[in-house]
Amino acid sequence: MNVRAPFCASTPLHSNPTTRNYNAIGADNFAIESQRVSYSVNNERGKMIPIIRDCSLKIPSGQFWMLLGPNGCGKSTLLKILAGLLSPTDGFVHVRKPRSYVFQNPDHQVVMPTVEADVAFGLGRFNLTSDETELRVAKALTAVGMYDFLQRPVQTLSGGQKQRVAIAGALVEECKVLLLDELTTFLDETDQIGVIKAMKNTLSSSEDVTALWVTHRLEELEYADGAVYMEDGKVVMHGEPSIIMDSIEARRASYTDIINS
Ligand SMILES: Nc1ncnc2c1ncn2[C@@H]1O[C@H](COP(=O)(O)OP(=O)(O)OP(=O)(O)O)[C@@H](O)[C@H]1O
Repeated sequence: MNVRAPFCASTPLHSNPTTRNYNAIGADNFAIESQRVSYSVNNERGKMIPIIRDCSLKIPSGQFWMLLGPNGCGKSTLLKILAGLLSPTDGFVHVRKPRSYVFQNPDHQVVMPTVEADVAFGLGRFNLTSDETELRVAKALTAVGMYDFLQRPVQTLSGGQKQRVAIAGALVEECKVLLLDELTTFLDETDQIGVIKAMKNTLSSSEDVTALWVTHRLEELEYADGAVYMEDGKVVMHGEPSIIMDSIEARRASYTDIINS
């Protein structure tokens, strides 16, 4: 599947066993919703191994949310289910369309020789005039603060700049939902903050774009409107970033106490 293309898979939306009360928000205003989603794989002996267990979450439209949890807890797998790249074994998923999945490593996504050509790449199938294409590319690059790099060869960009070009590649197709898999893992602090700020700017300047951002970095939570915390394939917390941050820090402190005792 071409992950630069907006996905069109759709599954039905059912009512809501989530961990937080969003009654004030109308059902139409959730851009991302999963209801009791599970995902299992068969191992080489044919035994079923659960990877995602009974995960429910709701993310309001226009917000920037983060998905956190220890290594191997299932973040990327859940993100791929939300992107339509994997089908859940059980449960329901509703994600507003078009949606786009942006890879951790921008070298897997940035494919054309120049920034302009790369961002325009996904527009080929839309039958746009060259003026329309130019306008859309300019708008997407401006949103991520990369318009001045229009003519730059992609291989001369830093990791953070490539990530921003990859985000522009999703925005240019007017995606409503961006699913972003650990974009800052390979970046230094300056590029990390640059990519997060580009994301925040994108959401504030675009109508109705919602982003779910997988990260390991607790300090990135301060930029989020909401957060989901997973452990062992399950969503264990879902809601206010400050509450989730306090809870993760408390868990870390208790692990440290156990190690030191
Ligand atoms: N196709 C598969 N077959 C077997 N095991 C799998 C498969 N896909 C994922 N897993 C396992 O499921 C678990 C969750 O993987 P996933 O990549 O979703 O975790 P993660 O939270 O994103 O991890 P990380 O933070 O290290 O990137 C891991 O133990 C992984 O090895």
